Amino acid sequence: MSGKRRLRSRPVLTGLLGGSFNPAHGGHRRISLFAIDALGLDELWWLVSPGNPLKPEAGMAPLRARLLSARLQARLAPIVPTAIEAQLGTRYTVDTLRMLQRRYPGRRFVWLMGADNLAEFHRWKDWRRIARTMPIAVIARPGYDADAVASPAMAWLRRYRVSAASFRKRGQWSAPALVLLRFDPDHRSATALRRAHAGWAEDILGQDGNAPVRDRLTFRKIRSGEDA
Ligand SMILES: Nc1ncnc2c1ncn2[C@@H]1O[C@H](COP(=O)(O)OP(=O)(O)OP(=O)(O)O)[C@@H](O)[C@H]1O
Ligand SMILES: O=C(O)c1ccc[n+]([C@@H]2O[C@H](COP(=O)([O-])O)[C@@H](O)[C@H]2O)c1
Repeated sequence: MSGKRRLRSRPVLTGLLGGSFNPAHGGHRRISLFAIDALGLDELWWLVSPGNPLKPEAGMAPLRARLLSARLQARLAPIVPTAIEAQLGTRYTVDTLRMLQRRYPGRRFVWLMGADNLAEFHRWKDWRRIARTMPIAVIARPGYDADAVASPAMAWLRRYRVSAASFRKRGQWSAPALVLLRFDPDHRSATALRRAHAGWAEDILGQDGNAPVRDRLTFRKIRSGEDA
């Protein structure tokens, strides 16, 4: 065993941010960096979903384009974009998390989501089981925080609330545990980005594959995430 390995006194603490990433944007990057710092995570995986069970397929770009956009947004950060649900053959978060825990017994996971998802969490398959599987951290999001606090899932989850500072100090928590992360709100969204650049997926696939690049400017804007 190397000296470096012997120094690690606790399991790798890994955050999981699931999402459509249709496309990934600067808001994803920013909330991820914030969560890594606030929770003391070693790294953060982005799980680019094959298809959110509650979202229509219409308007959803191919997984490859969404994964590419995630790779661009994650550059030079301790963020690992993955299409692991497509590999595992899972679509529901409860199934994904169970399989990840089985596959990576040396890690401790934390599920991350924006306040918009907490507001809808009671509609997810086996949401209480998800909460019993690993701690959950919710990131404030402009326009959704009030709905999240008043949501049916929050009525059950609030008794398990812990502060970010305690979570960070202890390094890990048994589930259920809920951390609410408040910070300078980020208004960016994939919806706004799609409205501004309807052809983003073709552009990004054109950069990656054989197809000609239709509009490099649009691609650069997506890359920077500065415009939405
Ligand atoms: N600006 C933001 N502030 C806080 N959380 C965010 C923000 N943008 C995305 N998230 C969270 O990141 C995860 C993945 O988000 P997603 O890929 O659906 O992006 P989105 O901007 O919410 O997309 P859309 O506008 O298409 O619904 C979700 O948990 C979502 O709540
Ligand atoms: O498991 C469910 O029932 C479920 C229902 C809705 C959303 N999710 C997950 O929530 C994550 C965020 O999705 P989205 O589309 O809001 O970015 C993503 O990983 C989805 O697979 C999961």
